[in-house]
Amino acid sequence: MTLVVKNLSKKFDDAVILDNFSFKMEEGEIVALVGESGTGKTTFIRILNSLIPIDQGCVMINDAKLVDTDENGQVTYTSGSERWAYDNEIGMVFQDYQLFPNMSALENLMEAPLAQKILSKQAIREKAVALLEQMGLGEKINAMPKTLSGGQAQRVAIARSMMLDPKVLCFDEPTSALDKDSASIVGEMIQSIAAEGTGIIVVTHDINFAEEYSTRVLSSAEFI
Ligand SMILES: Nc1ncnc2c1ncn2[C@@H]1O[C@H](COP(=O)(O)OP(=O)(O)OP(=O)(O)O)[C@@H](O)[C@H]1O
Repeated sequence: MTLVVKNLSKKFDDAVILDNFSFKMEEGEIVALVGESGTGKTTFIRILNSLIPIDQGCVMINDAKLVDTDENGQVTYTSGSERWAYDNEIGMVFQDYQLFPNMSALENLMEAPLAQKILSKQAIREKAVALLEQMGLGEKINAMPKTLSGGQAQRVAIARSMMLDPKVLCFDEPTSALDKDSASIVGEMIQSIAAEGTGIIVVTHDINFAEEYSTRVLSSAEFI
């Protein structure tokens, strides 16, 4: 797996967030994305997850392109099977977890794979249960999100992001709401996901966490 970002540019009104930024990540890497508040760290991973449109550049995972720009500066987002391939290769764990509040932990994991209609409901359920157990949440399979602690909700969100076996996984401040022990558990989880071959980008303010768990540190100062 290789994630390639070429000549990426993004402005919000007149504020330049990314200016001709290029980046590459291979499988198994854990890239800690650090930098001052407001320098575009979250924007960058939201762009990779097609939640924010770009002004210019190219983003691809292996041969699957999300977006490219021609020599006239025309930006084109892919569609159809190529876009489907890209979208399936990437996932994101949000800072506030964004669990569906009216669904149990198990239902949260099953929702996206069910919509894809590739695996049977039984196979999806088995995978979801196995992931929740792997995350130490065997007791919480039927728990509703509001009854979970911050660390438990975070682990449900991580398990949910792994249901589609992404090759690239982005985390937005995964430890900001956690105590030191829960943060260590998340750090070790991230390392074991990377050990399976997934490339990981972690936006974090926590320099100790970055040094302890990442394989490479990227500063948002390099965006412009
Ligand atoms: N949808 C948007 N429309 C306009 N401006 C935006 C939008 N999203 C982000 N911004 C601005 O872009 C800049 C970068 O925001 P972003 O959240 O990516 O920074 P960050 O480095 O992740 O910050 P923090 O460390 O505080 O989370 C900020 O000035 C922010 O206000």
